[in-house]
Amino acid sequence: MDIKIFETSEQLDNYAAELYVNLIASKPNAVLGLATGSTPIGIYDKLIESYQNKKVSFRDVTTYNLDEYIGLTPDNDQSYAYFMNKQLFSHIDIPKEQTHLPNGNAADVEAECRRYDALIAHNPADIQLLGLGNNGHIGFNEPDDKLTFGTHIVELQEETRQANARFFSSLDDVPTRAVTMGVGSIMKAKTILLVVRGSAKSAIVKEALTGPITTKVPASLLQTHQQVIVLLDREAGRMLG
Ligand SMILES: N[C@@H]1[C@@H](O)[C@H](O)[C@@H](COP(=O)(O)O)O[C@@H]1O
Repeated sequence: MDIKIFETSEQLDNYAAELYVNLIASKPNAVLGLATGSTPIGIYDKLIESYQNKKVSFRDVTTYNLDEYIGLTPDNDQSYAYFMNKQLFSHIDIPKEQTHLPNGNAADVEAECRRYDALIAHNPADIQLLGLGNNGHIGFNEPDDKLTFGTHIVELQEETRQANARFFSSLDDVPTRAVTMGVGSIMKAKTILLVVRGSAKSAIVKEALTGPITTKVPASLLQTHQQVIVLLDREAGRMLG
């Protein structure tokens, strides 16, 4: 694992954006695995800036997002589809049909999971961006006795719903289920870019990166991947040696 700790969040964002700009310069049709949550927003802002400054074009890029809530339509402002359009896609030149998210509003969500898996099996990500849940989840792969390989339906843990309630008008509005890429699909990416900010996550960062590999901390499985880059701000990295 290549762990980098930055003095400021902006330095982290610049570093991450440069990684993407360099990747796309060498491979214009790169496949990007993308994430939601507050963590990637600064990186997306820098990518938009790079696009506006003509340093990068996303014309031939394909993207696959990690997850989506079940039961929200894409035009619901709490859906991850809406989030991605607002925070990134609508500001860059990526054709809409090259952006993918699981459809959490499909009539048959199980079939949707299989459809999404088939898509990502043929298009493994060159780089998969990941945030980290407070409980160590990646995507929506929650801590459990066992983890699932492919795209599947998850019951969100109360802790996760509470953590994400800040984006909704009330806790009751937070969906109880989601569709997420499985840990196996995530691990197929050539490079994984784990980004974590803030002191509230410093203990789980330490556990995930240096503790035992366990399904109780899904992010700990990243220790078995051969190409992981971890970007932390000073607060998130404060408990590391
Ligand atoms: N499904 C998402 C994850 O992909 C994300 O990494 C996590 C952390 O979010 P934040 O970056 O807002 O702390 O939240 C959600 O649960």
